[in-house]
Amino acid sequence: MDFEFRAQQDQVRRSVEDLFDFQGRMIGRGTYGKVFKAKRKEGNDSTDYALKQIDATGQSMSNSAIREIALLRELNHTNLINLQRVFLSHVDRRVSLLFDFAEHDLWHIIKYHRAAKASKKIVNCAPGMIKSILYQILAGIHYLHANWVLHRDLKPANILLMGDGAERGRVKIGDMGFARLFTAPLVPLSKIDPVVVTLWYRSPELLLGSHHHTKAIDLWAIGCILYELLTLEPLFHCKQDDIKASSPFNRDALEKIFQVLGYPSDNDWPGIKQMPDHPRLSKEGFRAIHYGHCSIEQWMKKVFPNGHPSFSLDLMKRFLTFDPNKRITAEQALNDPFFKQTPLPHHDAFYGMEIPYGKREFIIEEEDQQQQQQQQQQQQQQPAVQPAPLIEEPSIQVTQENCQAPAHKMIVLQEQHSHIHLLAMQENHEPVAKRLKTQEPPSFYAQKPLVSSQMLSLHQHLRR
Ligand SMILES: Nc1ncnc2c1ncn2[C@@H]1O[C@H](COP(=O)(O)OP(=O)(O)OP(=O)(O)O)[C@@H](O)[C@H]1O
Repeated sequence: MDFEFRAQQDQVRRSVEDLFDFQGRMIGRGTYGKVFKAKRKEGNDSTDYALKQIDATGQSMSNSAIREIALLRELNHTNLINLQRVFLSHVDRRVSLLFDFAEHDLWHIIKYHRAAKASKKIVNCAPGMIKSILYQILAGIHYLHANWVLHRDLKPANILLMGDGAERGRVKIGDMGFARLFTAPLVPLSKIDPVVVTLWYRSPELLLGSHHHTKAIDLWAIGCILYELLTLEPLFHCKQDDIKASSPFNRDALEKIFQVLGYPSDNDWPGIKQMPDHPRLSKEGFRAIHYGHCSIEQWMKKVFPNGHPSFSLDLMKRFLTFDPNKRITAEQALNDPFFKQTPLPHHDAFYGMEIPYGKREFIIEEEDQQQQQQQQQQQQQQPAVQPAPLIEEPSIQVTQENCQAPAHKMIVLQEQHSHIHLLAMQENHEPVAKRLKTQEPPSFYAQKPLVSSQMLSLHQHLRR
């Protein structure tokens, strides 16, 4: 197709801007583009859509974007977010993907419950909610895997949940940007794209540089997500600063995994020695003996001394199995007895109960940029301390004694996709602080400068 013909076609076709109202309604930003809440400009359709705009300036569109489009158009399952339409603009080399809109996602839901827990607020949820979410994630992933597709970027922000409406409480797996067909032979993904799976959800074989990426990496991530839903804390919380490093080996992430699961024996994972970065384990000082007392049983006993109704230790162990060949498959997990016990999983994960979570908020772009810069600066300033797992994080009072910030100022808000480090502010001249998750003592944050644009976000957050 020559360029002129393309340009003519573009003029005939109506652009996404002609058809949809979405300017100033940004609700999220990912690696490949921005996501907007969109509405049709004409006709009676009052449905909300999510419009993902991928900036494809440059010589050619990114491979990831092409993969996302090609795959999403083929896939069709009730637990995968539905791609309604694709707009290509050859004029500004922009690709716009129109998806069904999902009001909630697990990142926001976890954030909500973490804040509620910190302020000792009681939130009533259906007893089967986590089980239903897990079941539906597995159903979506089973469909993907049955069609020889890996997701590769499962994390709470990518697990969407439908709000009130026809599909209320339905899980929709989103962000297929990384997904690819995995027919053999595989090009080692670590060679073509260093950012494979967000660090906290990254499986040990990926961290050890495996060249054979299998469906098992998604099942590991699902185990991590399940734990986070149950405890509101990421299981393998570690620093994310070298996420774009060229080597997939990450000492912190592996350390965290061994601290929770123990060090894998040759019997646990016979193939570990074949992992490309296996020699680095001993070079970096990892020794099995250091983790002799660690196991998932011990870990979970500490977390839930009295058990948990939405938790099956056996299933968790099978998601978090070191050896990818022995790890449970999505199909096996769906058939686990856990899902046959009451409460039974339901397609409405809210079981008809009122949805306590707020609606998506629009992001003010300029402010967002400032926040990102601030986050980067703060990340660089953070000392390399491995934080202890904060399972039962108490709400703390920051007073003049333990806080060096002026009393009338909020101390800091650092908010990322996966963290809320500290919220502390002064309301009505009373020192009020909410410690949702911190890596450092309050005094550390108290020394950070105040950024006015963050105030707005904090107020918005606290109002939710
Ligand atoms: N269909 C949708 N409906 C409503 N919100 C959505 C939808 N898809 C994505 N979002 C929101 O937009 C945010 C950005 O999504 P996107 O998929 O672009 O990136 P991400 O998954 O957060 O990050 P990355 O692409 O870097 O992994 C998501 O976190 C989610 O909150």
